[in-house]
Amino acid sequence: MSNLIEQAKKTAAYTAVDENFPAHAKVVGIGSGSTVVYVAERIGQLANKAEFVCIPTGFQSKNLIIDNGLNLGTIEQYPELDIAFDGADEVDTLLNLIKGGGACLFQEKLVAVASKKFIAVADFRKKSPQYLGTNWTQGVPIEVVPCAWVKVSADLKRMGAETVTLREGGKAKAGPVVTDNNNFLLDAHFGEIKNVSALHSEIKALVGVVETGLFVNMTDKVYYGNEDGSFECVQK
Ligand SMILES: O=C(CO)[C@H](O)[C@H](O)COP(=O)(O)O
Repeated sequence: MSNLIEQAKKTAAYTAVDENFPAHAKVVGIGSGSTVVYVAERIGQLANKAEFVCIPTGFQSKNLIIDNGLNLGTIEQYPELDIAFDGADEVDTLLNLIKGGGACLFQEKLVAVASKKFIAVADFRKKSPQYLGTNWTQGVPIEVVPCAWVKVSADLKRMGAETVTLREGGKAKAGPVVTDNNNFLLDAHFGEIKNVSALHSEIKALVGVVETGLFVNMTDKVYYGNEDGSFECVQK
């Protein structure tokens, strides 16, 4: 990974925290991925960090909270959050997202919908010229109950998916990736997605689907870190 990209992620994350962290926040969501590492780092530098609790979106995020000296809570204890920060795999011009590249989409969505404000942080490569599915071509991540993966794969192909792949662990694990919720992941590529809401609803209606990585109309702001060290904030 080039230094420019790492720097872009850090710029996006630090600026997002600096410009949005509520002065009297009590409950804060911390997402997953490599950009959110810098979000947790910045939040960990806040002088009042003992005064709020952080809710993770999975195993990695839980460790980020602990490692940065933040108070750890659960979504069961705190089902209403003041703000949540998370990464994205692709962002369209309406701020809809593809998420789940890191296999954490279900808990990420749970935390996002439970938050009063949801802020995405990303480097410049995540910005789609228009539609989702343009830059992120490995497919929409879809969490499925394990015994349903073959049936759901066939359903997705019937719906028009160009490719459907069961996500596997590669060299790190022979066999499927198992999510933090003990499910499998399918990556289904539909080409450019013109109606994100309709596609999400259609996939979600399939028996066996737990959640899709399409985050429709949930994002308040996106902070992009640019290659030249600047940042861009896009909001609705
Ligand atoms: O959805 C995610 C994990 O499931 C991540 O937020 C997404 O993959 C972005 O990660 P990164 O910041 O490493 O590009």
